[in-house]
Amino acid sequence: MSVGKVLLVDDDHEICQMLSVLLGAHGYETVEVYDGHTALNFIQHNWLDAVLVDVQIPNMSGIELLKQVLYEKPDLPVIMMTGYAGVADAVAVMKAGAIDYIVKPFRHEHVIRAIRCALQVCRLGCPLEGGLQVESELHKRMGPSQTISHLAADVRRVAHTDFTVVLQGETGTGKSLLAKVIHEASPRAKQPFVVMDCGAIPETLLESELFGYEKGAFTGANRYKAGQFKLAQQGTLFLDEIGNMSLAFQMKLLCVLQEKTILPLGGNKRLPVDVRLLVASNQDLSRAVAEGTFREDLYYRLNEFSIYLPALRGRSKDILYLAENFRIESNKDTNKTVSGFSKGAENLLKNYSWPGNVRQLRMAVRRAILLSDEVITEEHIQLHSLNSKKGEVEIISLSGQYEDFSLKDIIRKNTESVERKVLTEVLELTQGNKAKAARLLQVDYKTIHTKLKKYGISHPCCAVTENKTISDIF
Ligand SMILES: Nc1ncnc2c1ncn2[C@@H]1O[C@H](COP(=O)(O)OP(=O)(O)OP(=O)(O)O)[C@@H](O)[C@H]1O
Repeated sequence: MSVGKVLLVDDDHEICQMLSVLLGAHGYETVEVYDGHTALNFIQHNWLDAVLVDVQIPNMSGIELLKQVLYEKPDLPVIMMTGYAGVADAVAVMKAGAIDYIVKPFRHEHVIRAIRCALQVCRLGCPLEGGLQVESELHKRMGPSQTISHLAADVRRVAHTDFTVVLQGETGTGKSLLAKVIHEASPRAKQPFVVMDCGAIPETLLESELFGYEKGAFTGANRYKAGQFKLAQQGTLFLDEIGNMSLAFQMKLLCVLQEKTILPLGGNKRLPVDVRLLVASNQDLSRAVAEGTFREDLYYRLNEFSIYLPALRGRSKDILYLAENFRIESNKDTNKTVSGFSKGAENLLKNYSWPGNVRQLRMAVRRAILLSDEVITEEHIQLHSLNSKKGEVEIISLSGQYEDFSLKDIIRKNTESVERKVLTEVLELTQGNKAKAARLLQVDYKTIHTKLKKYGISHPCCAVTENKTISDIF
């Protein structure tokens, strides 16, 4: 993980390269640009920790760029580079709002000191355990928008505590990713981070998975097996899809949380556990409590702090930022050199409702990379079965949200081929997680299972869970 991301702006390519090598050696990530307009565009659409700008750059002066940056991003520290002959510039740049300046030719230690100080000044007020700068890290991973800054403020507030946190938000908004960031920013950062998807594990296996089992606990248990609580000892346990647990199992979890001990299956001695718990759900847990499917006492025990992850729709800056990241990632994965998005494609991405959120955006960009050779245009972005096209089911127009329509409605309105298409798409969205797919379509697990079998639909990830025997899972 880099210690900070710095934009270098100078039309002298050699200086940029030298700075990249120098800063890279001190753990910084750098991006080089050679003129004012490109720099401004980059700053508007990306998260950065600092900018290093020469006073003389093509198509606008360094000071003009500085002023624009201060207007757009007042908290972003800008360090100016001036020549010997232009020491008078130094006074001007400081007056204009630069956080520091360095004079060319510069000594390496001066550059590093200036960057370090700039970052410290701007990060003051948010010191974190574990060395992770939450705000910077979240912007880097989730996008440059104000919404992410608010999210970072919540994470900063709770990360250093041992509070249990409930992460709620639509599917694919990044709840798992956020759980990892909370762990990384906590005093437990160097201890294990263990993830358990309660939606992917059959209820009958939950107990042994979470609490472990003793040798001889059941046929085939020929050795002791530690559960996820034990594996997360002194670290963090992230329980995804907590709303999926039966009421009976919720009671067992409540006991563990109250007593801070676990009882492995077949064991007769409770073992102490020291684990920080994070849980996630894409259902509204308070509604589940009202409906009687989630225990109220467990809800209050878990809900020491809650964070709501915003949906992707409407966050146009984040959409384009993430799409760009996924373009770079997919280019690498496929050995392609697709250079960017056309204006039309950008508009399509910004205006789509993204019911599957970041997960869906990532898949759409990956597909587009496969279909495109130079630039991604609207034609390459396939939102087909989730979008309304002539003759196809208008899933989005039904409500704009996956959760709000049921498979029954779709069946009534459409043919079997549409049903097949919807199932394939939802299974892809949930990365083969059938329990999640069932919830999204508001049908029970058995129905999904039967339908998938009927249409012969499978997903690579399904095969893994499907073919698992008890001993595989253990
Ligand atoms: N900020 C992000 N950057 C890169 N990929 C992301 C980001 N957020 C989400 N993803 C992608 O979307 C997928 C879903 O993310 P994640 O599992 O964190 O979401 P979630 O809210 O927990 O979803 P669910 O409720 O369906 O479990 C991930 O596999 C990842 O590929």
